[in-house]
Amino acid sequence: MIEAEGLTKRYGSKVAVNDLSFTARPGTVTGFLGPNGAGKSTTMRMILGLDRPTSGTVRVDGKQYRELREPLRTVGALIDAKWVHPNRSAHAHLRWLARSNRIPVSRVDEVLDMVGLGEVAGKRAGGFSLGMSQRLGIAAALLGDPKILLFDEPVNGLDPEGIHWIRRFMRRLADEGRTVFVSSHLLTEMSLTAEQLVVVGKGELIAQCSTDEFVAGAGLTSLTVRSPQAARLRDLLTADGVLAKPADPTTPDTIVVTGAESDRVGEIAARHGVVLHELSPQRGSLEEAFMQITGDAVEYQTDFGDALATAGRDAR
Ligand SMILES: Nc1ncnc2c1ncn2[C@@H]1O[C@H](COP(=O)(O)OP(=O)(O)OP(=O)(O)O)[C@@H](O)[C@H]1O
Repeated sequence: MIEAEGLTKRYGSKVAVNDLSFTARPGTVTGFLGPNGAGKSTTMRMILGLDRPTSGTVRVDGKQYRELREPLRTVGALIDAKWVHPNRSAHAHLRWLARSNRIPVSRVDEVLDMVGLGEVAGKRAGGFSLGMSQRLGIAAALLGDPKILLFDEPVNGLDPEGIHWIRRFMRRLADEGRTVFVSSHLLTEMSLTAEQLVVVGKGELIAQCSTDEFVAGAGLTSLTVRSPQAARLRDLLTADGVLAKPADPTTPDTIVVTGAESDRVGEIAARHGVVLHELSPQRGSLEEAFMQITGDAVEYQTDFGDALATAGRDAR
């Protein structure tokens, strides 16, 4: 478990993190989401004791990092995948880390196999691709078999296969009961990876909730609805308080619905005997809407709270 309480970091007059409180729980992948400069790396550094909070606290497994006697056995982190001596082999790099942290060297082969680097264990790490370097970084994070894992933007720059591998691996670590805390500036990526979100903008907490709640509550999804009775459906939806607009004058049978779940739209259509040819969620505008919310964190905070409350009411 990671627990932050009133975490604040100032660099001179610059407030990088402001009164941030959140929890990341075991058995869950928690996404730490915010645009560049929102304070994610600063927060991760404070969790890892690399930066001292100006005020507030953050605990891993009930303790502040500096109170941990063998930190690598409690928390592992992938912060910078290229942090490795280029002429060292993967095995030698991990052996050195294991020895300096009183971890049995036998663990090195185990973690290399876990991340699929067993066959290249003797090769120079300097010649590794970014994807392989990420795997080596993850192997290092796993050396102490920690209950808590931190990943800072782990999929940045990876090819689709590498991204897929990291997603599945984080899921597996959470399924083993570990706390997995992963940062990203992309909501689309997080919506595929994390069940829970801690969303920050300008150093402040915007939301802590499930990914589904965040997407629905912020009204970020839109639906494409195609029907031979599109105009009638539009009137019915509007009468029910659902925002529905024509998609394009050239496609009169298609409307775009925002801020409502497909279940609700489908049920309204069924209730009035309206035939549907398509009812599909569109996520194209997700990033844009997310940037708007986080970019103007303070201004949008109340609106977002209201939107979430409305979504909660609708769900009941
Ligand atoms: N050592 C420092 N001195 C001064 N300002 C800093 C320092 N470290 C970070 N900041 C500032 O604090 C803010 C938060 O930075 P941080 O790197 O934590 O954000 P981030 O969400 O991780 O973004 P990114 O993904 O771009 O790293 C930024 O405005 C940054 O310029």
